[in-house]
Amino acid sequence: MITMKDVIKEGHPTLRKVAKEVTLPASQEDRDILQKMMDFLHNSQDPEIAEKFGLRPGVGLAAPQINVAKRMIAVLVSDQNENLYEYALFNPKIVSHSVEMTQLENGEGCLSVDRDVPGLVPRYARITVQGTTIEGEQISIRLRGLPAIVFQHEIDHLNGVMFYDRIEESKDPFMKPVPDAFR
Ligand SMILES: O=CN(O)C[C@@H](CC1CCCC1)C(=O)N1NCCC[C@H]1C(=O)Nc1ccccn1
Ligand code: NI
Repeated sequence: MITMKDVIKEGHPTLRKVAKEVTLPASQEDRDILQKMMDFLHNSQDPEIAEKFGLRPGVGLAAPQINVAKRMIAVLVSDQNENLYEYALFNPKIVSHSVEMTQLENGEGCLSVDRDVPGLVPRYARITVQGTTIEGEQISIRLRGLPAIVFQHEIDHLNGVMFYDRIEESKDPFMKPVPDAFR
């Protein structure tokens, strides 16, 4: 069972690696890992289990977060119309995306980041993701809203990208630009 002690934190080198493609058909070991990642999401969203095992609730998890540098993600999230998106994928890839951008209005967090990092994280508003399921089926899914944001956050982890890498440097009008001479 995956618990918080298995989740590596920022500073651990694996979070900055580019994860390797999973050789298909996936090995039993890789299928077990991906299933355990999905089980973690279910457990973390169950108040009793989360409380019992001290789990931080998660709507997504990427294999590098449990120190497995392989291209595997699990997503368990409902959209604004209460549709549940439950996907565990090998080698997920964004094959197309909207020009339009979006963001979570309260910014993002990460189970591998034990601090609040304020700021908006720009994400594509709509994406099409292709990947392979635990059963070995190649699928293509069109996503928008919160599910689209979650998938982008997870696929970033496979490329060693953390959410705060995408927070724009402040465009705060009251922030006087620092003259180059002082940079
Ligand atoms: O890589 C995967 N992770 O780091 C787990 C993250 C993934 C989400 C962060 C933003 C988009 C994907 C995660 O789920 N969280 N991050 C820490 C706080 C708790 C939780 C969260 O944001 N929950 C949530 C968000 C919106 C609506 C409902 N619940
Ligand atoms: Ni994360």
